[in-house]
Amino acid sequence: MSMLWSHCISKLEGELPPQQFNTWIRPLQAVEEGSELRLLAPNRFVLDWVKQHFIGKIEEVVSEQNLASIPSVVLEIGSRSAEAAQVRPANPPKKVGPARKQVPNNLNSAFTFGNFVEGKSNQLAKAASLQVAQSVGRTYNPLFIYGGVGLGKTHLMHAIGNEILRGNPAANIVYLHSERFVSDMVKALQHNAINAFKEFYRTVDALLIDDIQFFAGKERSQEEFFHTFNTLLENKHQVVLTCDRYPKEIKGLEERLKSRFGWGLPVAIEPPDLETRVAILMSKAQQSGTDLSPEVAFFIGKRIRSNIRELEGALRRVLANAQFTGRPITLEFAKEALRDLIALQDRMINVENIQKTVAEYFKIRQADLLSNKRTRSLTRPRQIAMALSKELTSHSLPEIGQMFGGRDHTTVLHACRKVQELKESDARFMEDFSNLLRILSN
Ligand SMILES: Nc1ncnc2c1ncn2[C@@H]1O[C@H](COP(=O)(O)OP(=O)(O)OP(=O)(O)O)[C@@H](O)[C@H]1O
Repeated sequence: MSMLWSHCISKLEGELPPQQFNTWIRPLQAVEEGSELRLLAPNRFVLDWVKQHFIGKIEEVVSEQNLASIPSVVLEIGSRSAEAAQVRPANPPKKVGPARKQVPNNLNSAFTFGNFVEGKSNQLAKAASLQVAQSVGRTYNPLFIYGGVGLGKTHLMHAIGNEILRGNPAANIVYLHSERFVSDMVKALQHNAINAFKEFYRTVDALLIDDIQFFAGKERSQEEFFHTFNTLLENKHQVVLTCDRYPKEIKGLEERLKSRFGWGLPVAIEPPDLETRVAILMSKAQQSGTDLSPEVAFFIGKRIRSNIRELEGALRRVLANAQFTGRPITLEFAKEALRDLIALQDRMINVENIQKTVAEYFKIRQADLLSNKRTRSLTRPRQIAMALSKELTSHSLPEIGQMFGGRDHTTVLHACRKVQELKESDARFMEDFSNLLRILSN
């Protein structure tokens, strides 16, 4: 790596949130040429994003490097290996072997890009998945999709497989849950068939493994998977992985695997915002032949926030009740159909456990959230706790104020506005807020 760029990289890593750094900065390759620092982005998507969001920051870091003359930063699509290939002899032709047998795939054809509703929370994951499907093994490898339960990771994974097959019906795609990989491997060991097991996985065009957090603590499986994974990557076969957390946060997983998972593109799926939840509800209702009024969709979307699987469950319940009773789906009808589900949710999320969770997250005392102390380390968490109480419970502003040490409703309103503003302007703040939302909603 260029010395200049390696200095810039360590500076940027310290200044940007890890997800942004890993997604946008890490994939860039640098070529230093005379008075230019050329940064090669793997594709147009990354190129445009970096141009829009990070070029100013990159130039700033370059200019801080105390160089005699500051090089200009040029961004373009490319890769160093592609550049080198222009001067080196071409890759040796692939060995011609016996015709490959196509493996029957176990993809769910109902999960496609066409019925995956896009919103801010999953935009990046969807765009990256689509790119992987359209240029198999050549863009992000591995693609690592992570996020909380029921947010669409499996859906996207199958959508990738289905899309690859649409372009190349002969492709060998294998989708499986990580637990299945482990149990197949154990069976192979018991039956002295480990070589066949290895051979099978190492010849597929795309290997899609769901929920890889289940590899944690299973050393032999990790070892086997590590070799399979390397072979696939070396041969430019696609690997797609999903997980409920960021690679580095998986306890009980070997370091070398964690670091390799980060080589390609780790993309997060966040819990969807209200508009996306409503769009998903409308789309799912339409798929089952029902027109849902926006009023009802907003009601369900506001009340069911935990994840999309729960959202689907609530919708199914409303649709089934309507079919059963023959009544039209009005707001009143939806409220009645979901009454116990909503009561259960209200019992689980209340102002007190929001205060407790926020206090634990920021390592402060719960009593301090209710106190009059106004140090910065307390006011921010207090504002977040108030805003979360407004978003996640049905309490009014005055009621929330009361539960935060008898404050006025205007204080709560100010907190909600401040939090909204910081969510839009401060990436670290947004990360804290999303983490808390995820903890509280699961
Ligand atoms: N953006 C979306 N548009 C339409 N449907 C979605 C979307 N996101 C998720 N879903 C639906 O929500 C349900 C749960 O999604 P999925 O099984 O992919 O979640 P997951 O993230 O893999 O969860 P888990 O971690 O529990 O495996 C699926 O029926 C899926 O079709």
